[in-house]
Amino acid sequence: MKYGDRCRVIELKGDFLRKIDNTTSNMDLQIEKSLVNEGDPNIRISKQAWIKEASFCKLFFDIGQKVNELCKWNFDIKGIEPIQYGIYSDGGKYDWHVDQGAKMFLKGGSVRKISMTLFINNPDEYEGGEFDLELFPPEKEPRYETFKLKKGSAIFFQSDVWHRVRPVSSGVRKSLVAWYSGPPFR
Ligand SMILES: O=C(O)CCC(=O)C(=O)O
Ligand SMILES: [Fe+2]
Repeated sequence: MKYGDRCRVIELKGDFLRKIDNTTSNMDLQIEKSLVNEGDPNIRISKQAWIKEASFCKLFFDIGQKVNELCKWNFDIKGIEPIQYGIYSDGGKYDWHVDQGAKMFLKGGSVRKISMTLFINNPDEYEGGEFDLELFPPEKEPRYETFKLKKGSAIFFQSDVWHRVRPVSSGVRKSLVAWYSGPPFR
């Protein structure tokens, strides 16, 4: 049984946002092509880098825990994966998927419970690239809500909710993604 909303938008401010700007602009990021979904290479067209710095991940961990309480999800969250820095240029996209799945146990048997995507550049820097989250029942058309948020806004959602990034048709869309995990549901 789950309680409350399945997603929550939070605006990040001040020092946190500055730290994000510094980290993403100064770090020597190893941009790599997406390795996930090798079975269907077309599901995702983007480049990724991973931010592993403990203090950086801790900032995201703490805010995720706050959202977990605020939304009354009360998931048992024990860890956070390295933060994914995603870059979607012209034609970049990520089709419908969920971040949690039967084959997606992490080291130690944990599962993803909360996902977060943070918009780290402004919507006027790219066309397309909307983030859709399937929040509504089958009779609703469309079943999803569309988000194209300003820089510094993050959307937190339960990791079993379907979502996608629509194709970018010009410019570059940049995001940070975090996954919060804990012991399997019982
Ligand atoms: O880049 C985004 O906003 C979302 C990416 C995503 O859904 C994922 O990496 O699982
Ligand atoms: Fe995802």
